[in-house]
Amino acid sequence: MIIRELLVTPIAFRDPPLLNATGVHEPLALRCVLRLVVDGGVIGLGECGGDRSQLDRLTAVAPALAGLNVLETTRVARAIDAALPGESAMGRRAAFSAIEVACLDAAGRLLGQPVVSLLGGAVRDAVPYSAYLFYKWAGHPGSTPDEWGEALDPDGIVAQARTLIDEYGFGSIKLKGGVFPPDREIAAIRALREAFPDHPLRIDPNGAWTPATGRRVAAELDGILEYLEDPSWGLDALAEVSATARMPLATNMFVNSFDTIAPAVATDAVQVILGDHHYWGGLRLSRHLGTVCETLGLGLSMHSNSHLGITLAAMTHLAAATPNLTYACDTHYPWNLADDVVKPGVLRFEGGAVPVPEGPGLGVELDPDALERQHRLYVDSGRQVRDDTGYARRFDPGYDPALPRW
Ligand SMILES: O=C([O-])[C@@H](O)[C@@H](O)[C@H](O)[C@@H](O)C(=O)[O-]
Ligand SMILES: [Mg+2]
Repeated sequence: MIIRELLVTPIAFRDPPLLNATGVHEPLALRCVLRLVVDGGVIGLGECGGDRSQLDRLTAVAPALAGLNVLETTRVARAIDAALPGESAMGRRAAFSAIEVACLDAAGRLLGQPVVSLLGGAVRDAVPYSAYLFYKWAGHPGSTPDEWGEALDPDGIVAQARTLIDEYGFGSIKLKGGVFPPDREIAAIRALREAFPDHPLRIDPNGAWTPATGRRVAAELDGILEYLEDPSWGLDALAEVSATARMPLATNMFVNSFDTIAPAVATDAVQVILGDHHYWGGLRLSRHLGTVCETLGLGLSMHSNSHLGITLAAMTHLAAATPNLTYACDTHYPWNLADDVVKPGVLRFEGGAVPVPEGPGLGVELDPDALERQHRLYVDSGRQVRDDTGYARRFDPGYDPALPRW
């Protein structure tokens, strides 16, 4: 159970031109893959964001992990805190979150148990995910159009939903909004409702609307959305929207740590929290978030960012172990799976849900050739940080990401 070494490999993988409130996804997304080498050669896997700051944190803490027990994650957290003096609480949590997943993967492999069992056991055999729709260009400028095609209007969004639902069987739909004036996005949601009468729908403009606009959109989409995610910027603004909205409000932006829950509850700003083990301190604390939400009468869903299979496996084990995670989870995986670094076969969608991997640990195996290929891509790209705004400005120099915009 004793950690010998942490290997951190930055990787890049292809990403389509997905639009959001602050710009456009660049042609390559970045992640870090962690390999935690434990006595006897067992390796625990982890995956997390690949920005330079996270890579630096992981590199800084790696030597402090040697000699610790993978099951004693509180001691691992303390070692990380000590190795990152001056780092923000959020930064320390981000480092711990990634390493904790690798610890639990290694522990599961050593014990012959799936990670879900280390989290208390599965309450579901498969975890439902939603079709995560994005406005998008036909392809990256200067490249041939990608296989997804353009989605800049309601017809394009409905076609994209159809593609994702036909391929993966998703039973609910999320639209990334905050890209176009709200009436255009309301029209897209209405078109989705007509095309998919039984699919729960959500929209997430990432705080792009003023509270007045948020109230108006909420009123117009009353009876159509299962929840409205981060319509406005900050908890006070969300509380203003929430005061008149009839559907639940959800957030991953403004409640993203345990100390931000109380202020949100005090003002009834949101009724659903989207957890994310990368930000909330790993899988065990994210499982605790479920208990806190249950206690406070809050709904619980799951946030995602561009990611590959190690993250999908971790999300699936966590969601399977969380009884009150009753909304379909977000995932970007269909956009990025072609460049995955895990061996194919284990992770699959059946009726929009990912069956919980059965093997020990996370249940996925690293493909060393794929890891090397994606690491090369990272090195050759020279990229170090995600910059959606900078990329948007290459094609529209006046692009202004200031929010709220409408
Ligand atoms: O991938 C994106 O563009 C999303 O906007 C992502 O960055 C968000 O963090 C996320 O999906 C969300 O729900 O806010
Ligand atoms: Mg969101």
